[in-house]
Amino acid sequence: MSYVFRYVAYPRRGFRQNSLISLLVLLSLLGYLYYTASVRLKEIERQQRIMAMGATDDDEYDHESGRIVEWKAKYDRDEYVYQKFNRSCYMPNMPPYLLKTPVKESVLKQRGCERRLPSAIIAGVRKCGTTPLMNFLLLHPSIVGPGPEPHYFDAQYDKGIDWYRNQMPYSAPHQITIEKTPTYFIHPHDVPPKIRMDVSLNTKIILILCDPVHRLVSDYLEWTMKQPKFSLGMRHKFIAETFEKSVIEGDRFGTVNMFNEIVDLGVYVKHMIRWFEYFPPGQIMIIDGETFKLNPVQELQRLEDFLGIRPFFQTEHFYYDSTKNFFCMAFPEKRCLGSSKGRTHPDISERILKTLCEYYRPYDITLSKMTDMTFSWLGKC
Ligand SMILES: Nc1ncnc2c1ncn2[C@@H]1O[C@H](COP(=O)(O)OS(=O)(=O)O)[C@@H](OP(=O)(O)O)[C@H]1O
Repeated sequence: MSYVFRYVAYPRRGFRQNSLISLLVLLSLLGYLYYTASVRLKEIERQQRIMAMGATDDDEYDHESGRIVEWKAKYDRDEYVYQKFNRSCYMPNMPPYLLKTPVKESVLKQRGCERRLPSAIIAGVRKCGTTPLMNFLLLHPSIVGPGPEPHYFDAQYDKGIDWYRNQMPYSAPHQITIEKTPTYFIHPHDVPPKIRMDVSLNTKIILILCDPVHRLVSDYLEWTMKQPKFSLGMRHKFIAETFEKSVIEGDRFGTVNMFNEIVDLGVYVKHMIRWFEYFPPGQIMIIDGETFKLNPVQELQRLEDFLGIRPFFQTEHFYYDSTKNFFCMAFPEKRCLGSSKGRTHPDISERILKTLCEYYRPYDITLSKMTDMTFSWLGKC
């Protein structure tokens, strides 16, 4: 130190003294550089070792035993809140722990929080369980998503990509963003190319399909509630005062009204062909909505694998609610979806159900062959 002081105070001292100090400064600089580089290198090696073991996050690896350990956040609520919030971009609100208030600006920066475009999109299908699927996925500490459906690619496209990005919540670098807009599914001509062009060629597409007859009844019910005065066609929709009048052509007994958009939506294969033109099979995950209803955890675990995120979901996170007749969340707090999900369906005559089932069956058989999937509703008629 005194050398440095003298060097600064009496810069014109002898040549030998100056060179000695310069050498010392240079050596300490080199030492510092060597130290930081070796620390960084060791960190990279450690991360690579952890990743090579199949772990997706640092604390999944126990350095003493050299093994992958169970994620404490799976069963410990405090650890869960720590992972979901303290390591991310939002304040831990009171239950149900929604992403409401971002942390302050300086912390956002420090944690690398940004509004990022989605890496996966739930693109359909309406009334097949897209809301429970999204809500259940959002439990995962590594997933964030917007509250309302953005409808960017089918309705808000003029607003531009920055508007779309601003609909997304903040995410930390270890998190992924998922959005859901079920109506994307029936715009297979323009939505898939727009996603590829504007978001990424690697965007993952999640589709939940269900029994098309059951879906149709659910859709009809939803529209009757939205349009109490039954009117002819909202776009190409036809919602008459009864389900039968809406889906079966009046003068030709037994003929399904295939031009009604709510009927056409259930011809999944027609729309799927287009999606497969733009996304390779490995980038599209299809979930059987009926299986999801009965065993959500199994499907959520398949999704973790597909999305490449750390395994989190387990049976204990859900319980079957016998009043609602559906699975609800049990972790970190008990929570079911609102009353608009899981409504009681009207009684429909067996004859109409059979007509519809037979109408959809050949399409579903083709879809089954195309996707190599056996859909749970296929053997129904
Ligand atoms: N766990 C759980 N809780 C509640 N509801 C569940 C669940 N799992 C699947 N479902 C089925 O999801 C149907 C609603 O589908 P969507 O969320 O895709 O509807 S929407 O398109 O967003 O309006 C909803 O349709 P309805 O029964 O007609 O209300 C349910 O059949």
